[in-house]
Amino acid sequence: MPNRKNVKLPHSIHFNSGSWEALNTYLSTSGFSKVFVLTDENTNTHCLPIFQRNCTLKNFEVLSMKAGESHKTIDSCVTLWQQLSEKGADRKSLLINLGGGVVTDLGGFVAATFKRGIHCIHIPTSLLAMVDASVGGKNGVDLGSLKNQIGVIKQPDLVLVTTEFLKTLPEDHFISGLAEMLKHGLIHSEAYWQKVSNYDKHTGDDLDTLILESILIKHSVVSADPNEENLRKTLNYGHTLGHAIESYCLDHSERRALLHGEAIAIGMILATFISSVLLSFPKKKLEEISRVIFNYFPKQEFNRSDIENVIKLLIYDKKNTNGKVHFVLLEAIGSHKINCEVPNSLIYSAFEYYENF
Ligand SMILES: O=C(O)C(=O)C[C@@H](O)[C@H](O)[C@H](O)COP(=O)(O)O
Repeated sequence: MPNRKNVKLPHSIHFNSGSWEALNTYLSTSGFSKVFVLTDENTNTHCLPIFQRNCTLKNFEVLSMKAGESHKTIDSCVTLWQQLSEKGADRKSLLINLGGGVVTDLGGFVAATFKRGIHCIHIPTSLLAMVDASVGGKNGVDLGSLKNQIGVIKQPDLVLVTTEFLKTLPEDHFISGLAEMLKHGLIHSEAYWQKVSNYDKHTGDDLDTLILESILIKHSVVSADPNEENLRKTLNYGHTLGHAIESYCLDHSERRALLHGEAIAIGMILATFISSVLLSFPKKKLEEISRVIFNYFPKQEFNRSDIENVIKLLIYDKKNTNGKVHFVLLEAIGSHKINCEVPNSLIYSAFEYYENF
């Protein structure tokens, strides 16, 4: 793994102090023909007022979409493309995505495709969007319940991370974001894993530093491999089964739709168990990781038929080639192996481990 210790944020990512100034300077010097701000129903109420207070430009148009993963669809894009068209957006227009991962993923895709691409800025308002979704230029929508099947990789002009928005975030969404930070620990280093797993949500101490460090980890991976040819696959740790579980729950109305981080948390326990069998990932560490994750994410129930159906969904994973499902696994914390094949019998054993922990 490359040494990522002294990586600095690129000019396009701004963190806390300086974010609003960067936005205002960019807006006043770029000569955009029109500026649009995309919100969802939650960020429209809770985050737009903060944006309005800090943005010196006043004549922007607000677009809004319904909140939640079930609206991350091409239909929502069609509505937004139509609105942009009716409101006279052209190639010198800017779309500012003010929201969590659904808004930044979908808004990034709408901007990347409208008139073959207009400018776009992400202002992530959820923890998950700050540390993960807004960094790296992956954007897109789901195909039915299948996650992120349609999209492009295109970097936004700017990413402005302002942790003040976290005060507007419900607790379960905050915890969901922690899953991706824990993942950064697992793929990056024991030191960062320890820091995130010892985070005290009651005091909130050091949260900003942990967020910044997560962004740096993600940015360093993405800049080494922007198009996910090899190293970037490590950011998908826990996502092979995690995405399948998320899709399965989205598709079955009798089950609660899981937040992305909740599904990835399960996927990480399963992937770490599989790593312990196939790559001798230390058993003691597996137990520690499971304990930390269960501390935030209560156990979900899966019967044999649920697992069978989750396994069927693995064929849609975007890391697959030639019909083979490829997992990211770990030899140790911070030491990963991509393109691993895993027999179904081991996936059943992983669910058994999850159930009995
Ligand atoms: O940025 C990446 O690369 C990641 O894989 C980060 C993931 O945490 C994130 O959920 C991403 O959107 C998943 O990508 P996908 O290609 O598996 O849809």
